[in-house]
Amino acid sequence: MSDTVTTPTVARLSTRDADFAQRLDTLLDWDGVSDHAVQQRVDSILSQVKQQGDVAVVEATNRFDRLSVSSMSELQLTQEQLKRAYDGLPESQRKALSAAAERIRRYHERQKPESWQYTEADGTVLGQKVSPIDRAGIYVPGGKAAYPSSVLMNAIPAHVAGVDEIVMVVPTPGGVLNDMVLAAAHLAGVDYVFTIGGAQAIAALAYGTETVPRVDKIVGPGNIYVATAKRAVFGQVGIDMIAGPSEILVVSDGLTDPDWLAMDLFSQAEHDEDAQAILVSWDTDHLQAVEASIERLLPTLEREEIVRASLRRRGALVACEDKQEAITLINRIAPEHLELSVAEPQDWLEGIRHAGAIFMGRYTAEALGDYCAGPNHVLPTSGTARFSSPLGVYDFQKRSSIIHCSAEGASSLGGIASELARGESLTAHARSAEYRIRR
Ligand SMILES: NC(=O)c1ccc[n+]([C@@H]2O[C@H](COP(=O)([O-])OP(=O)(O)OC[C@H]3O[C@@H](n4cnc5c(N)ncnc54)[C@H](O)[C@@H]3O)[C@@H](O)[C@H]2O)c1
Ligand SMILES: N[C@H](CO)Cc1c[nH]c[nH+]1
Ligand SMILES: [Zn+2]
Repeated sequence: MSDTVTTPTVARLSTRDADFAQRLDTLLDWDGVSDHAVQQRVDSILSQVKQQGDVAVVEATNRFDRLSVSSMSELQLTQEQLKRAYDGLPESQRKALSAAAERIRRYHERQKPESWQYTEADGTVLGQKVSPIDRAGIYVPGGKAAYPSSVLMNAIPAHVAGVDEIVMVVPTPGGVLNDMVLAAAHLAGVDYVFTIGGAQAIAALAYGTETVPRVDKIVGPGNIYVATAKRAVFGQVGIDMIAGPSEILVVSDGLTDPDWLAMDLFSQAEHDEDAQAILVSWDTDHLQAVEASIERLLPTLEREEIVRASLRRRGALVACEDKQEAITLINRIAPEHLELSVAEPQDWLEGIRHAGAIFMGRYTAEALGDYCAGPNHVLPTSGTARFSSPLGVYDFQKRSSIIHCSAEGASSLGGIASELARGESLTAHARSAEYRIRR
């Protein structure tokens, strides 16, 4: 495994290769939101929606999603439609959605922070009050696949946080509605659903239109047009993160069934051609066995072409020296999903500083986390796990500081504030503080 020959499907790398660092950088590089042509297109869509509201949203939706509607009312779903979709699902799907929703809710309930206050010796009360945002916009991707699970992952934490109104947007290319997406919106208590996507949906949520209510924050993953638009409207509204294509990093100790690992890599590669799937191990025979599994199982996949393209572009089997070097690689990559397919995953945790979600042990397939384990599947991608976290209840809340001075507290703080204010030449500040000093 020490040569750097690229097989037809997936690159083989070794940390011993002279050009390893460079090849890894190339593999990790994804900076879609800096694409100039995409930025120009997105800017134009944003300004049209800002100026023309519903008319521009309808026009862009007809163009990009191959529809021919004449008004926004045709792009809004009613609560009755959502309920009908839920009632019409086969019982097995209703049960699966409900079971996933229950697990996701239970997990996110634990994230609810407490407001707090304490009293200083001078009687001054200080604290922090946590409040939900009023209205959240959730983007549910719908271009290449429909994602009922993303409805649950976005809407449930918003509900748990106490958000008043949830506005969901989801594109329906060709006008094809996905009943599970609608049913999930019913189950998760979404207030408004619009079948719009891309930059025009982000613009509608950020600026508001005659029909789409303007929101305070937009969350949820999407393609390059969605990510670029979210970045552009940030400041006007809050956003959760700029999400890139899905990615998985698996570390194996050589004892997991190679077929399991191949399928775990495929599970993210099948999201789209830019998705990333990397396997790291110090057991080179094992890497070869996984490579054989990849070649044998690929033709059995329904999304074979997407997986092949994604593995060719951003897939790799990486031979490393040992556990320590694997941990160094993990922290360098800061993956969205990390699977620790090893005997004692708990022993690894202390060394891992950067990963969106950590899947522990051979049985914990990442796919379980995508749907129903409980934690959120909207996660930081493209190395941003270095500084950001999974979508959570905290994304739908903000904090206010509480300061309640006693007479004694105001008197002693007044002296300090006045001194500092005069140092800044802000005399009104100083005098305001001094009025409250007891003589
Ligand atoms: N991180 C997560 O939790 C998560 C979950 C599910 C999906 N994903 C990712 O989300 C992404 C979904 O992408 P998608 O494309 O399937 O759906 P999408 O909903 O993000 O994008 C579809 C929309 O893109 C717009 N669009 C497409 N081509 C355009 C063009 N040429 N010009 C202007 N606008 C255009 C259209 O308006 C269309 O409605 C994938 O990368 C997938 O990996 C991430
Ligand atoms: N792996 C995706 C990003 O974390 C989420 C997802 C939804 N459905 C299947 N997978
Ligand atoms: Zn997935």
